[in-house]
Amino acid sequence: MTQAIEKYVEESRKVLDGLLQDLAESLSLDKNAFLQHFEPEQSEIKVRVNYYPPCPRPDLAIGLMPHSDASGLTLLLEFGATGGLQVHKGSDWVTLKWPNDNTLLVNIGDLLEIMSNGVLKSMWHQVRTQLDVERFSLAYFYNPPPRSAIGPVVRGGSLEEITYKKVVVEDYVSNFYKISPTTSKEAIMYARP
Ligand SMILES: O=C(O)CCC(=O)C(=O)O
Ligand SMILES: [Fe+2]
Repeated sequence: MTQAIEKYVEESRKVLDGLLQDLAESLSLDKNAFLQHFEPEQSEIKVRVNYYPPCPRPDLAIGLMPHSDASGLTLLLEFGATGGLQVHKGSDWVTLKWPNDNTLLVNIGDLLEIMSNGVLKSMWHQVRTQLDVERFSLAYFYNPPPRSAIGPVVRGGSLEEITYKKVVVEDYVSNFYKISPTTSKEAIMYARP
């Protein structure tokens, strides 16, 4: 089990590093503009297994409260069953359909929203419980080193208006958990000038 998780962490990291490069390029930034903050030896990876047991009253019990992730990127895998994960779109909660157990879902986290100066938005999401349905998910949180400072990555004037300021990753994360749960993306206000 430990070996399988270690292998998963290692392989997933390559996928996420590639995605960080693609995202930077899609914003006309240097391809390593985000990735350079995720130092291989010190960047932080946390893996959490979520278990949602069947629930006789899904109308009364939530699986995971609405939140954004205090991460750079989050890689999600679900197994056992589909359904449950909802994203907030407009004023509605939309249930995500996972095509199959081999599908990976990538979430933008608050730290990447800050680094992209708000161009990439972290997702507000929640997990509903389901009647007679047992579900597991694996959430992989990929962060820059806890003691590093991150802020908007500005290159060649492509991101002109600075909306966010520099924050130390571990300070951001500790404030995030101190004020959670919140009813909106309040934690990210910590990174507003
Ligand atoms: O269970 C899921 O699909 C999502 C889990 C999640 O949002 C989290 O662990 O932060
Ligand atoms: Fe999440």
